[in-house]
Amino acid sequence: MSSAPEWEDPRKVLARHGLAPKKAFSQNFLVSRHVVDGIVRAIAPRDGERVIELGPGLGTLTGALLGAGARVVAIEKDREMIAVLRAELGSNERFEVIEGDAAAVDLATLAGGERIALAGNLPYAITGGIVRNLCEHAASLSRAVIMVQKEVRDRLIAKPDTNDYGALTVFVQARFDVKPVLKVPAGSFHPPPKVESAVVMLVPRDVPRAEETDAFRTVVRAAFQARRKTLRNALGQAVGVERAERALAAAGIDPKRRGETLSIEELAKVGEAIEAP
Ligand SMILES: C[S@@+](CC[C@H](N)C(=O)[O-])C[C@H]1O[C@@H](n2cnc3c(N)ncnc32)[C@H](O)[C@@H]1O
Repeated sequence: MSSAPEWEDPRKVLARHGLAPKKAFSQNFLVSRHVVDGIVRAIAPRDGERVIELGPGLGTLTGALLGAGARVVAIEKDREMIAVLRAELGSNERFEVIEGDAAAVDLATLAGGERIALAGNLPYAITGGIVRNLCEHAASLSRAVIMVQKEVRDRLIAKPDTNDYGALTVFVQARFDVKPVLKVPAGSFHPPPKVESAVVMLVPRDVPRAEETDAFRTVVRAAFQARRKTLRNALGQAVGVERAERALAAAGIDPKRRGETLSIEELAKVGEAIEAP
């Protein structure tokens, strides 16, 4: 990995183009070199490796990724940002920007049969859509390093039987190993958001801890929708008490346990038992 390029304060780039951050696109630009370097170190692109960047904005992280040797394909929704990116980075043949919605972009097509690296610092309002997109395309990814709200980081890395452990934890950890990378204080952005942030890295597992079948989804939703209920009651409400009792017995799970105490593998076993004829 070669070293990051010279650093220009993103506020200067904004001023040069006569722009201001737009609330409609939740534009909070990274102004901390320490954080940008931390994201690049986590991605650690090989020379010439393709990295998909979601929401590049003014191109601060993009420039650092390019400086580290990556080829960057960036997906940005705001046309004014796209114009800035083309003006600032367009002469770099390793850089390409595509107008699009990061939550809907088809990562498998972009990956073109390879496993690609991904980086993203996007509006927190669409974190759910982004994470769903990453889960659906886990097989097309080698690793993803994303900025999320601190509370979402806590949910992504949570362990069973804790307040943060929930459906999001289970669906993501079923497909990915999740590693915390950096804590990011609000002052690292311009303008500073009202929340604290964190960078996490998602590395797809060779073998998922659970297959995302309809039955698995039903069990997970039931388990966490009524966290204080016993599994017998929570699952009984979703699929009928008799079927729930039968499935829990077949999976060897005590029906008096609460859903939030189950590991991903145990939730998967219940899902399989529910599907069994
Ligand atoms: C929080 S800013 C971060 C910008 C840049 N990555 C940085 O760290 O400075 C989010 C960026 O995502 C863009 N954006 C917002 N919604 C988007 C979407 N649905 N798809 C792609 N880009 C989006 C915004 O225009 C903005 O450039």
